[in-house]
Amino acid sequence: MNKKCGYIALLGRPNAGKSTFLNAFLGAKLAVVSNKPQTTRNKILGVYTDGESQALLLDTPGIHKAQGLPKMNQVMNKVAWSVLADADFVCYLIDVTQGWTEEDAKWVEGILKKYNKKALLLATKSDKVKMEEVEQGMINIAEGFQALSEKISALGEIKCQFIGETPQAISSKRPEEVAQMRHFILDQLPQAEWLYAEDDLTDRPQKFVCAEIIREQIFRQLGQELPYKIAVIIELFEHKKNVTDISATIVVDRDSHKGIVIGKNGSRIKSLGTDARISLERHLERKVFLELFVKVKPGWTEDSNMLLEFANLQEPDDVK
Ligand SMILES: Nc1nc2c(ncn2[C@@H]2O[C@H](COP(=O)(O)OP(=O)(O)OP(=O)(O)O)[C@@H](O)[C@H]2O)c(=O)[nH]1
Repeated sequence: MNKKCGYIALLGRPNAGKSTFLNAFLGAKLAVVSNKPQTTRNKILGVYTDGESQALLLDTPGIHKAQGLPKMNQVMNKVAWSVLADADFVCYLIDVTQGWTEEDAKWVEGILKKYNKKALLLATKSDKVKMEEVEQGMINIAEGFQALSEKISALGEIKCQFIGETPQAISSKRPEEVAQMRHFILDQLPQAEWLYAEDDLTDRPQKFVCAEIIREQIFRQLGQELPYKIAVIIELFEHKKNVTDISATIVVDRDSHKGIVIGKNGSRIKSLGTDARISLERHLERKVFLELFVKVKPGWTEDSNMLLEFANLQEPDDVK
């Protein structure tokens, strides 16, 4: 048996570039990307099959300090850690323009101490700034990581093995760099039978991906705070001969938010609808007829049942 297959957890602080890396790795748009942190709310599996290898990439919500934030944020953190426990290989991503932070030290310490697996430290967005700044960021990350590893090693507590250069620079906007990294990661996978069919892209149903595409537009078009209190539910998804009919409800937390989403004379929801439709048509490769509605569900980000119903978010039973 020469087949290889393994789960790869993509972890890092919010906005580190995890979803962009996932999409670039797959060569397909699966995960939502925006310039606001905590866009990804749930774990998403992306399947990449090439030759004898199948990589199962798990994008996770950015791990963040959730104290004082809604219950949803605590659940998002738990989901990220639960993915790690099940992975064969870990990629920890750090935005090279931000460098090593205290939060990275905290999360990487958790990985080093708890998980007996191989890992890679990736310094992302290396195309975004001048070469000298990238080099500075790389040195800063390398030093932060080195100091942390030495501390934990002295205590005899290191379980996880970071391999290759630490960190490795990557730009998800440069296909040749992504291809190189993909090759490197595929090489690390254990020998195992494939778990998905050769042409599978994800374990998530089409409806989930479409809801995420609509949510992405909300993140892009609405102010700083509002998108975090919004969910999208697909009520109708029907492929007809020449068009796909989609009807979706945007769930908001309070009446005033409903007004903002609708906008003056319906201008905001119209613009959301137009951009979401274009994005959906690109994804589905066919014409889409999209209808959007808005519904108020006070306190939904604090309520376990509504988190499951509206955001598909379920607290993992036991996070090690
Ligand atoms: N120039 C450049 N921008 C990038 C790169 N990777 C990500 N970005 C941008 O960084 C922002 C955040 O990227 P995401 O992929 O959404 O980050 P994330 O880690 O998934 O974020 P969360 O959902 O908060 O966990 C977006 O505006 C991306 O376009 C990169 O390699 N180069």
